[in-house]
Amino acid sequence: MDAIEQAKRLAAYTAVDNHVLPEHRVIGIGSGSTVPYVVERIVQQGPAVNKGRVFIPTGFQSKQLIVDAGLGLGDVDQYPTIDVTLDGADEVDHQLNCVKGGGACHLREKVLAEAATTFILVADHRKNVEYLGTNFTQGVPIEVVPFAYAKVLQNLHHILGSPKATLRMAVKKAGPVVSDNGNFVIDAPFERDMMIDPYTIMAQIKMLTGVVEVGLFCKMAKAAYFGNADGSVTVRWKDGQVNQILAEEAPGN
Ligand SMILES: O=C[C@H](O)[C@H](O)[C@H](O)COP(=O)(O)O
Repeated sequence: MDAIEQAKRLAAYTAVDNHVLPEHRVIGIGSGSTVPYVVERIVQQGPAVNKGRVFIPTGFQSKQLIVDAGLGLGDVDQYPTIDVTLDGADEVDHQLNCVKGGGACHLREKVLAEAATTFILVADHRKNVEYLGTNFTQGVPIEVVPFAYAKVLQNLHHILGSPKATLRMAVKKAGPVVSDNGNFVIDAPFERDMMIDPYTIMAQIKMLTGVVEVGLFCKMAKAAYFGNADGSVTVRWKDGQVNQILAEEAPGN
């Protein structure tokens, strides 16, 4: 396993050990390449504790993960209150604002984050940044209804100050990426001075007609776990506290 995969696994295992408690019955499972390690660790909690638990996916990928792991599947319309949701992030700032939607899953992810009593982020050290847009430069993911995309793009270019905003194109399909909800995704990069205050830009984008959801999650998480290259884990908390878990104390090392 390469170093980045190890860092993702470390973050996921540590977060599960600290936040997925035996009494939790309804658990939200996010999307991306870090979340499989979340599911792996939950499965390691054993069949007795997982019996009767319901797992809520944020999209096609996490639904497959839940089903393949033999865990109980539910949906957020049956369970609008979730004990804990764990999810990846494209980038997280020091105030626990984050960019999500690199995999076009941010609409369902935000619903599950809001539904959760506790929302936890898991990522490798590259995502731990002072300001959003530092390493993840492709821009803020914005899910839009297909027929409105050109108008939303125009507004982003000329009104909201993102002249390089583009429609996300598929790689192994002709045409645009289509989300699990049948919508398109725009990636809108903003200058540093705007990303310093992500809530304001999120609110402005959300006001554009045709926008379904914005991949900026502002202060929603209780904690963010970052796996480091040296085997340690950095934990950032909502109240600004930062803990270091040493490599010898971290699970899976
Ligand atoms: O739409 C995708 C999600 O927001 C992912 O959680 C995010 O892109 C992070 O994914 P990864 O863990 O693969 O970096």
